[in-house]
Amino acid sequence: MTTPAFALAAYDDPAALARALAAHVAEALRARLARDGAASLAVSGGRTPTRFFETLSGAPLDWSRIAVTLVDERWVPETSERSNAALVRRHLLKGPAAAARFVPLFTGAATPEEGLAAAEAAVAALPAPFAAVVLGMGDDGHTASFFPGADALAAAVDPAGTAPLIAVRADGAGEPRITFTLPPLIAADLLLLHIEGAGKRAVLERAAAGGAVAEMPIRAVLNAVRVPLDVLWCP
Ligand SMILES: O=C(O)[C@H](O)[C@@H](O)[C@H](O)[C@H](O)COP(=O)(O)O
Repeated sequence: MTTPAFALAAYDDPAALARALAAHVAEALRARLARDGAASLAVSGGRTPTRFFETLSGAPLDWSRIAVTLVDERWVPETSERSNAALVRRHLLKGPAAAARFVPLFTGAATPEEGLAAAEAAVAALPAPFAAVVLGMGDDGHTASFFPGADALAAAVDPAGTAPLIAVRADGAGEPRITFTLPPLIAADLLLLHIEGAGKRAVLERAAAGGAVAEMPIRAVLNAVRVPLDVLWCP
């Protein structure tokens, strides 16, 4: 029997999903804090995570010993509505979680290529591996900034790659982006995919049925994890 590519936990609604996701992430952070005294978390941007952020922000953790960063970022300043950093500041870094150290990926340089070295220096100080990584997925099968047709896709999803971050440009991505590469993401103690809606579930099932990574880059994650990828979903 072949191992299924993912294990899907279905929740009744977004609030129930957000509570479960926040509980899993808090547990992973707590375990690393107990072991190492410090922990890091990488979260995705986009529209889906807002409720999860709000729920996690209230978790009773020693946030002063937790570093938060992004799985990927659109190359825009935090004044932009498209900024994932602004989303995290607004919805996650509040209440108890306001004490966390936030490590944004956007550096203010004109392009992600020019900002890459500074961003890499910033993330090099994060406790590694991540205690938890929460991925999202687009309707085109992208995750992080692993977009179909992206110029740097092959390097970004190379399981043997050594760079933690890479600059990415793709037609479907809007602005240029910076993204963690596959290896540091899948090295996390806890790796979860958060998707909502029947459409995204169908996209994931199509991806898991097999085919080219270049067409649906979420396949790079499904192929690389040793155990089925844990997916939290609600209609
Ligand atoms: O910056 C981003 O866009 C993300 O980090 C990206 O990978 C996201 O997780 C998916 O695009 C899903 O986005 P939605 O939640 O908006 O559908």
